[in-house]
This record gives sequence, C-alpha cells and structure tokens, in this order.
Amino acid sequence: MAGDQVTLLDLWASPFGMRVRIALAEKAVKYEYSEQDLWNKGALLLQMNPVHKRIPVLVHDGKPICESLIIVQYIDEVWKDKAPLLPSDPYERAQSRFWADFVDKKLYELGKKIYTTKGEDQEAAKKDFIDSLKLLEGELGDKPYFGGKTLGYVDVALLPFYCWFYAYETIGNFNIESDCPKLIAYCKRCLEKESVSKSLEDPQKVYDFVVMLRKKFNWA
Ligand SMILES: N[C@@H](CCC(=O)N[C@@H](CS)C(=O)NCC(=O)O)C(=O)O
Repeated sequence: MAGDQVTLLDLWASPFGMRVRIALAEKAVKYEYSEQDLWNKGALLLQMNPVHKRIPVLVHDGKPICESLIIVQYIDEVWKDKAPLLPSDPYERAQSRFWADFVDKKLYELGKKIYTTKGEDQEAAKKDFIDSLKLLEGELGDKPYFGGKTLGYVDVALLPFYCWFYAYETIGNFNIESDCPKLIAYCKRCLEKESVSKSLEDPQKVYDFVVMLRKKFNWA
C-alpha cells in the first residue's frame, strides 16, 4: 500500500529470505533490503526477532513479522489486490500449507544433511531427498505451478531451493535431474519469471558459500 515502510532483514544465500523476496516481487512491493551478519548479529535483528534471532524478518511500518512461511502469508493478506498466492478455497489453502510445510520438513532438513554428513548418513539423506522431490513431482503433475495456472504459495516455498541444488549435487555427487526431470523442467520454467529470477542467487555462489560453511564448521 502507498506509504508503507517495508524493510527485509535477510542474508543473500538464505532460501527462506528468497521466499520473501519472491513474494514481495510478485506483489510489486517496494522495500529496503538489509543484509545481516549472522556471525555478528546486529541490534536491529536481535530487537526484531528476539525469539529465534534469525533472518528473514519483514519489518512493516516498524512491526516485525518472523518465519518465512508466515511472512509470505502476511504479504499475501496485506497486499491482497495483486497476484494472490494462497487459494481462496479453504481445502485448497490447507493443501498448499501442507506442501509448503513438507518442503520445510523434508527438503531443507535433508539438503542440510547432504552437506553436513558423510558416508551412510549422506547416502540416506540423498535417497530421502530424491524420494521427497519425487513426491513433489507427483503433486505438481502436469500443472504449470503447484496451485494451478499461476505462481502460488508452494512455488514460493520450494523454488529458492533450486539454486541450492547445484551445491547438494556437487557435494553429494549425484544428479537430481536424472531422477526428477519434470520437477527440474518446472523450476527452469519458473525462472523465466522475473519475480523468481531476480530473487534467486547464482548456484555457483551458493556452492562456494556452502563450501565455506563446511570448512568453518568442520563438516567437510
Ligand atoms: N524457519 C525459519 C528458518 C530461518 C533460518 O534458518 N534462518 C537462518 C539463515 S538461512 C538463520 O537466520 N540462522 C541464524 C541462526 O540460526 O543463528 C524460516 O522459515 O524463516
């Protein structure tokens, strides 16, 4: 809305932050981007998210909203005149929330296991990761987007992980496209949308970031 003061506390490589960036871009909301140092958290982040002390945080007219999926729902409710993200039907809304929650519980956790573990644990994570992507591929079916004809909540939740796939694949030495060609084709198609392409990061840069994390935390 005109006159809104919107600031996003974020970290460039964060898939959670990217969700918020896509949602704001879809709604054409102007905002100030504020990159945070997570190894030396600033006073603003600690004040705006005293519970989890994590990014992303959306600060709207001085009020903080935390947790990426909650932020995306908030954005959808506040800027409701443009590009609806959640369906209006209660059952379809519940389904969208289910799959977005699945992305958090499965893809994020398993992806992290791929670059923080080795040997059997890593192999198990890779298998579970592919199985989870196949379930998502089945849910997508032949639709252009998870919710149907337009980009919606589940797409916003999932697509940021696409720019992390190269890091998972390179570190885990496996190939996602060979097992999930339809899902990868969908991700590539979505990247043709400016709201998505400008919100995601270069996979090589993400990979370099993950390599840095592995060294820093002795995961390698
Ligand atoms: N469930 C949260 C996850 C956010 C999250 O894990 N943020 C990370 C960066 S990607 C963070 O701020 N980490 C700093 C910390 O945990 O101290 C969301 O969806 O927003």
